[in-house]
Amino acid sequence: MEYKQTNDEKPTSSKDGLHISNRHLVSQKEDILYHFDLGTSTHDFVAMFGDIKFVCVGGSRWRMKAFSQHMAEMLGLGNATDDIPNICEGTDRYNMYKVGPVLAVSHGMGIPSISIMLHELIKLLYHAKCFDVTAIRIGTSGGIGVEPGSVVITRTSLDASFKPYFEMNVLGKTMIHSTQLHTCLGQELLKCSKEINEFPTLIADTMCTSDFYEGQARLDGAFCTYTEEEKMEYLQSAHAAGVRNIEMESSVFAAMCIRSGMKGAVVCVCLLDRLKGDQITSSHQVLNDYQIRPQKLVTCFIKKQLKKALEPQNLSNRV
Ligand SMILES: O=P(O)(O)O[C@@H]1C[C@H](O)[C@@H](CO)O1
Ligand SMILES: O=c1cc[nH]c(=O)[nH]1
Repeated sequence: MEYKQTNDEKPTSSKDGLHISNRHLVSQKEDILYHFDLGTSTHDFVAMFGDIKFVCVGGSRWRMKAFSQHMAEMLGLGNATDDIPNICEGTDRYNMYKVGPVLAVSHGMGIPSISIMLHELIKLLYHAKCFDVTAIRIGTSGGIGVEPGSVVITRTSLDASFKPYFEMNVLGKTMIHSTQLHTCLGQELLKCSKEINEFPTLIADTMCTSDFYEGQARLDGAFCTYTEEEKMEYLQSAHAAGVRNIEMESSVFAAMCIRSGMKGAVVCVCLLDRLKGDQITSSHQVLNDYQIRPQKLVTCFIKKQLKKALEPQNLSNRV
């Protein structure tokens, strides 16, 4: 098995923080972002996306639309009931909404789905000549030893063996990439939560798995090869390793933020405490209220950042 660290990567092109590392791409005449139904010959990326400073991603299309509507209202750019067009309407793979400098994109479930989306998103931002971009995943998760409804800001994404990196097979070889999220960004988000003061929020490690059932030690999948005692022992050892929630995308998200030079954060609400059960039994209303929490936190953060950028002493700096 051969390992390759991310640090060996030399960006082929850099735009003040956002970079790609692919010498083949820079010599390509046209770039088609197939899963977004967007292309550099058919769309003016600089005009469409050149002002993007924040990218927020989450699994569900519905959540990302609701988030962009909420963002429009909070930034004074519209009402929460306004219909915001889906930029990727030519495909049913992902949905994308733009509100001022904020882009909201859905990514589906699991590492392969978000990974494809992130490749195309990073290229989109690169072609649009965006710089100083912050990317935040707003998601749901299963908590470990935390109250349902708590929000976890990920310090580091750990794999199912509690290792702090993302392993990927490329040309038959294992590549490993760091999965540490941006520390200052995490702290800023925690500050926003204290200001909002409506729900418990903590910074902790998140375990990223490739399955919701057996991969997360559930007893209620179609198949299960372990006992309840073994399940509890595994979850307790995750807790002892610093894990406070489990989801399915943070590892590759963290790795690709680092590789592209974007500041990255993962903010997930816990729908249940996995030490107490496996099934998600809360009502739709309660689950909706939970899902909105990461959105509230991130909206507060973005508002604050935009306000800060307009202060006289910062006006000469780029946002
Ligand atoms: O962004 P979401 O809330 O979809 O992320 C978590 C992880 C999986 O994709 C999914 C499983 O229910 O929820
Ligand atoms: O338990 C859960 C809940 C949401 N998402 C997950 O990946 N796991």
